[in-house]
Amino acid sequence: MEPVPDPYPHHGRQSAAERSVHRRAGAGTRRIGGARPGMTTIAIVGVGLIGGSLALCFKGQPGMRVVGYSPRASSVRKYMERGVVDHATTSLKEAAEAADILFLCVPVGRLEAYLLELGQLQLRPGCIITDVGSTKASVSACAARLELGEACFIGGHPMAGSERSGVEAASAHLFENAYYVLTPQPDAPESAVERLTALLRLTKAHIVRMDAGVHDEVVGAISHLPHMIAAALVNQVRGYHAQDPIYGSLAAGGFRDITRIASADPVVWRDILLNNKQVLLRLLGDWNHEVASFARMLEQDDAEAIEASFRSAGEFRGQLPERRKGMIHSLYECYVDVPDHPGIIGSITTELGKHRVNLSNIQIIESREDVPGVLRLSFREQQDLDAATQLLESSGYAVHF
Ligand SMILES: NC(=O)c1ccc[n+]([C@@H]2O[C@H](COP(=O)([O-])OP(=O)(O)OC[C@H]3O[C@@H](n4cnc5c(N)ncnc54)[C@H](O)[C@@H]3O)[C@@H](O)[C@H]2O)c1
Ligand SMILES: O=C(O)C(=O)C[C@]1(C(=O)O)C=C[C@@H](O)C=C1
Repeated sequence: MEPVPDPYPHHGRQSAAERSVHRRAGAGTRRIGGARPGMTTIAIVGVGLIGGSLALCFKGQPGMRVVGYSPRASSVRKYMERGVVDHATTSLKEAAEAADILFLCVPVGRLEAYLLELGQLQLRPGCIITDVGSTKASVSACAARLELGEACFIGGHPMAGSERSGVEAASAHLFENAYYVLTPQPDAPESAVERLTALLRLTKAHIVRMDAGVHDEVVGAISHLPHMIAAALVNQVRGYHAQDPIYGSLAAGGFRDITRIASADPVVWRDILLNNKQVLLRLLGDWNHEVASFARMLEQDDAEAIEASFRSAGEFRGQLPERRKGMIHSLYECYVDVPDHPGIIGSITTELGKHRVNLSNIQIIESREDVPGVLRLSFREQQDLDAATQLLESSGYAVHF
């Protein structure tokens, strides 16, 4: 794999300025940030979207203390200001040596370097190192080669996320009802897997175990391939748009729905794709067949085959389990046709509010002058969606799902 530049070239080594911020923050060694004996210390390396969301699930739980690490003093300050962690430090040694459970939440291309560095530290006996990387085979193989003493590594991957990144996007609800995959090596102590599973229950995710290689195959198809397709599609349209901006103006619900994930963090996705290269090259070969088959159907004016293709896709998609959770994506959604006149959003939200229906998001997905529009309404609870549907239909609106 090609080496990629490290935007954090000095991690593990601190500048004088960073050390001084660290001292000002009042950190010591091991007993850090107000830790008391008997407390479980959770260290989070890389408090971004996923690390920050985990921190929010654990912070404030009885007997738990969450410590965030970043090599950047400005990030450490931000973690504290936002209140996502109990304590933050620019010293990996300090965070890691105090940890009972340590989460590596950095881009996949940085995981192995951190594992190697952790292998050099005096970790607590029984310390569990885990990660959240979107690929599992390489990090598991790296951990298997390491001598971690009385600590152990258990790979992990929450199947939840967002196109947003950074601690600003973190949410305690991110993992609710999502799958959270663990990929323990066969020699991982069962008691450690159980301890980690018990902790992860606080995320309200469904914890499942899987072989790391199988994980990379499956997640390659349902996550990594779609991200490549979304980015390629946006770039294709971007090329047309450069010739004629009408492309961007007309891009509506369909384009936005399929391309949301093209806005995902470039560094995170660069690392994921390069790390799962062999699997993805195979999947792209299969994708080329799918695309070629559409071209063939069009060339041959094969109406029946086109219809069949959409029918089978719709049937399979319809069978996919619905994920019920909160915050970043509310899955209880409906679409409402609305006339184009001022104040329509206000009157809908007022009506829902009057009946105590909790709306979590409202989005105009079609808005052209003098043309009826479509609103997408999102709710966190099925009962809110049901109540909203009833109210809106009784007020004469057409509601679709
Ligand atoms: N984004 C998703 O939807 C998603 C979902 C599941 C798992 N993941 C995995 O989670 C991990 C983190 O992704 P994210 O979406 O939270 O990204 P993010 O950019 O929101 O967070 C990454 C964090 O790591 C920090 N960081 C980057 N390089 C670092 C380094 N060398 N040393 C220390 N800190 C460093 C960043 O400052 C940031 O705080 C990745 O491995 C990704 O594959 C992402
Ligand atoms: O919902 C999204 O935005 C995501 O991209 C989440 C998603 C996915 O592809 O489903 C992205 C990366 C992961 O490692 C796990 C989940």
